[in-house]
Amino acid sequence: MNITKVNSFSYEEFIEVFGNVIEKCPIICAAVWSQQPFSNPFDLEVAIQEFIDNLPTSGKEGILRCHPDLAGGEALRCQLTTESQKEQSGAGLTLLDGTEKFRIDQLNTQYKEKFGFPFVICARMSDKNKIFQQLNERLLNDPMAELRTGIEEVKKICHLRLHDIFSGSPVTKP
Ligand SMILES: NC(=O)N[C@H]1NC(=O)NC1=O
Repeated sequence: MNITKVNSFSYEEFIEVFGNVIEKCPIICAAVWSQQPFSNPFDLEVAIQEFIDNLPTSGKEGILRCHPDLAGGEALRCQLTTESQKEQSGAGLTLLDGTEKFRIDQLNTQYKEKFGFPFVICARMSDKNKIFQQLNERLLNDPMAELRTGIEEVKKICHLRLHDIFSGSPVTKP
């Protein structure tokens, strides 16, 4: 993919290609499409980030709520999006033993009970052990700090998904 082609996209094409750079939130790229033309991939990433930053707290919580639990029910039922499946399996979350699965379910449940949204981390920048450690640590955060951390992780996931789409043309500040 290259930016010239992206700038020629109809909104339908744009959503088709970028609709899941923020997990299950095609509304975000549907909104930023109108900011075409983008100078480069980084410009598109910044538009997405700014849209998210300008959302009220409820909107940011909504984005987090669109994310599947790590190693949760959707993974078990093979209902993850293609991107999420690749990310979770890359971090070793599809190969948990019985004890680890029990523990991650417990932590995910505690986390959701405390914050009202799921624990989100960029699995591709992590691994199984780090994810368990982060889940334990972040459970102690206060809700606003945790909302900020979760959203920063969403941006990291988005960055890597954009990088995949623009393979060969890295998403970096020009
Ligand atoms: N809950 C959560 O972090 N989900 C995700 N993380 C990631 O890298 N891909 C996801 O779907």
